[in-house]
Amino acid sequence: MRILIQNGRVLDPASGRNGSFDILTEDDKIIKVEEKIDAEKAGAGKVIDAGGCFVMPGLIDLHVHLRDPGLTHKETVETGAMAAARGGFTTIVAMPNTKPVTDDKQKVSYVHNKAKMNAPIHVLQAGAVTKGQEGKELADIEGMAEAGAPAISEDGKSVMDSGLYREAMKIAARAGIPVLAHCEDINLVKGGVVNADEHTEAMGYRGISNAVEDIIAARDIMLARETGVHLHLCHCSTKDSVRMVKEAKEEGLFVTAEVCPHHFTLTSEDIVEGDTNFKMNPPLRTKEDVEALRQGLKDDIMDVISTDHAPHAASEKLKGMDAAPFGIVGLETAVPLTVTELVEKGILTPMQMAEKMSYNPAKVIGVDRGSLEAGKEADIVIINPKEEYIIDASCFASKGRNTPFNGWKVRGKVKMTICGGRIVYDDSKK
Ligand SMILES: NC(=O)N[C@@H](CC(=O)O)C(=O)O
Ligand SMILES: [Zn+2]
Ligand SMILES: [Zn+2]
Repeated sequence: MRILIQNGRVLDPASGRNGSFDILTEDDKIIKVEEKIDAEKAGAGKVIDAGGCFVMPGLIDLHVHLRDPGLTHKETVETGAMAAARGGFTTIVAMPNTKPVTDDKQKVSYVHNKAKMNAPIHVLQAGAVTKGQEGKELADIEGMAEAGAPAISEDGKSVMDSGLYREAMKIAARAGIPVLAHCEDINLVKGGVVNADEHTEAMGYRGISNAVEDIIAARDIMLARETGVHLHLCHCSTKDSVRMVKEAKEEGLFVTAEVCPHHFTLTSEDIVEGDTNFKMNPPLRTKEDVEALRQGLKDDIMDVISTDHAPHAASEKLKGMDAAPFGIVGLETAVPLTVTELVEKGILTPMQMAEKMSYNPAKVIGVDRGSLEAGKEADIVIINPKEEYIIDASCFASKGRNTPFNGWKVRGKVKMTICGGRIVYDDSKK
């Protein structure tokens, strides 16, 4: 089966193509990219008109919580993957804070096998750093890497024992996989639920200061220097995280970093009192931090936009600001928030969007994706950057509806997601 995508604006960081091109796929591969491809001569079984749309390599999300196994009332491999396809993603990396924790090769394979059977897109399972994420004993990092884990991560917490973490980094470096670092000094959190500032204090909430993140980010960069591991900082939220990543890169360290849409869109001033859809970890910070994150993305200090898709059941989120779990869903709002907040405002070029949502994340985990060149896997997303619509959480494919963006008027609609040459999401067929 051949699919021809015509008239779109191709944005392909790998080749530098940025303009009107047609793309022809056959089975699971891209076979031709040219200025004009004739549908009949090409033998196309399906012709897609992408006029007015961005055509990018399928998006890659390095930070997703699928909750499978053990927390499948929140999400499953299948529902999370469907949400990803609907959001324009063709590859996602699942975090290991499942129940039980994904900390050995059998558990990594469980998710990979389930995804191969039932998921419309590629799902890669990251392995935990320590057994049970207890921070005491290292997990079988080598074994998990052999089973195809693209990275290790203790996401949800930091490994507070620096000696143990350094050992993990050495093993990851040998195995050739990155460490995805959640930076949080738990001893400084002290029951905090939102950013520590005067706004949140006025609402009577306990705060999480920037130092909670910055101290561990600094430590992890020092350990990356010592071990040579590829350190990738997750969900950066502070201005000093951006500064430290900049300095690490200037020094030539193997450090990359990601920013989530909620962190470049909202500040703690946007928090609606009592609405736990504004509670996530790290928390929404100040205007100064948001400005630094945006500038860091613009200047290519920050490499990746990831979602930290963290679905929770409505009943759990109703427990009030103190007791509700941290986290919001993100797979189905990442594209419109990136288009509306960054591309439309001239902070990122469309090409930078393709870099940060596909090309760069592919490089972080070392997969041969994120490219629209002939011969590559036919993972493609078509986005209409001008289409305006209202975010409606009740339409999400995810089981999670916990988003502060419900009802927002946005621009940038995912029109079609193609994975391995198959149409896995078509906005015209709802
Ligand atoms: N981000 C969150 O607020 N929550 C995540 C954990 C994490 O990413 O640290 C979760 O698993 O729910
Ligand atoms: Zn985290
Ligand atoms: Zn996370």
